[in-house]
Amino acid sequence: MSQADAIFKAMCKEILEHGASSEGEDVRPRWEDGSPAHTWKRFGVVNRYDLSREFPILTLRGTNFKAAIDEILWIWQKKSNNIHDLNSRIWDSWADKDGTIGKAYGYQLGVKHQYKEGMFDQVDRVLYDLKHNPYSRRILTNIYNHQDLHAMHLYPCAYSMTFNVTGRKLNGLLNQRSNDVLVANNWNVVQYAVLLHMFAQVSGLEAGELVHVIADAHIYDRHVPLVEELLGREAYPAPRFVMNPEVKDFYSFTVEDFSLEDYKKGPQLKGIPVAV
Ligand SMILES: Nc1nc(=O)c2c([nH]1)NC[C@@H]1CN(c3ccc(C(=O)N[C@@H](CCC(=O)O)C(=O)O)cc3)CN21
Ligand SMILES: O=c1ccn([C@H]2C[C@H](O)[C@@H](COP(=O)(O)O)O2)c(=O)[nH]1
Repeated sequence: MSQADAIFKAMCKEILEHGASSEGEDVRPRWEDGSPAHTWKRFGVVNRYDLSREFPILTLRGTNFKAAIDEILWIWQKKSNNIHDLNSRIWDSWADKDGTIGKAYGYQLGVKHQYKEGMFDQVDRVLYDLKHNPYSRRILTNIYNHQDLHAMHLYPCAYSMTFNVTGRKLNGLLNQRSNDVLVANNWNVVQYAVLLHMFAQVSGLEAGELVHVIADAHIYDRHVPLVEELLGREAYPAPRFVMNPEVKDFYSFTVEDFSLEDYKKGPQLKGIPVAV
């Protein structure tokens, strides 16, 4: 069983056995038929993945590795908020007629700020600090910008990433306020694991630990039978993660620079409903 499977199973059991239901409360998200999308949730979940040991992808069912990388590059490298720059349909329900999701995610990472050394956006500031001052304890991004929340179609969920170097290893701490455990938990973990690998390689470091801090880790009511099915499944060893070692500039990575070897996984769950 991969490290990611073990963590995922333990978290789901914890939510289903000891979580709280939102039934009877006023909730925002809706199912396609208009009914409220209630959840079982656990507050304050912390998961640690040792990336130097193995790549944290689920084998109970497949996570779409390429689509997840495409979205993380859309946010962190293209710094785009327009679904026309994205190769999947996962943001379609939140886009306006021009295809934008408002001043969220990529938009925030592209905003330039004044620092002592000049103007940088948050991504370039991280790359600069990892190069010039890797032992700094001030290397982090934060896209939960209250000034612009009114102009975001969905408030950022994974909103802050802290980078911290120990020896030659680059560790990361992802802060997430809300996580749809079935649809996007492993999706987000895979994305930030790949991001950490990319930042490590272009900074002459190795990927260390990814710590995922989730405020509200929830399973939607209509996902409960699907999660129960996953909990009963067999898991496999983690695949091998391969990244093109030639790429030394963060902005040169493409989805084709990444692959997984021997990714053995359970069958895909068909038609998982996504609450909007
Ligand atoms: N309720 C909810 N859950 C989410 O996870 C979520 C939102 N809303 N709103 C915005 C984004 C969109 N996200 C999504 C939405 C769908 C998939 C999804 O269906 N993933 C499929 C593969 C998709 C593909 O192949 O194109 C998967 O199997 O992982 C992933 C992330 C994450 N976010
Ligand atoms: O990267 C993402 C983006 C979104 N989500 C999930 C978490 C929630 O289920 C919804 C957002 O609804 P809120 O009411 O704004 O919390 O989207 C995710 O897990 N990962």
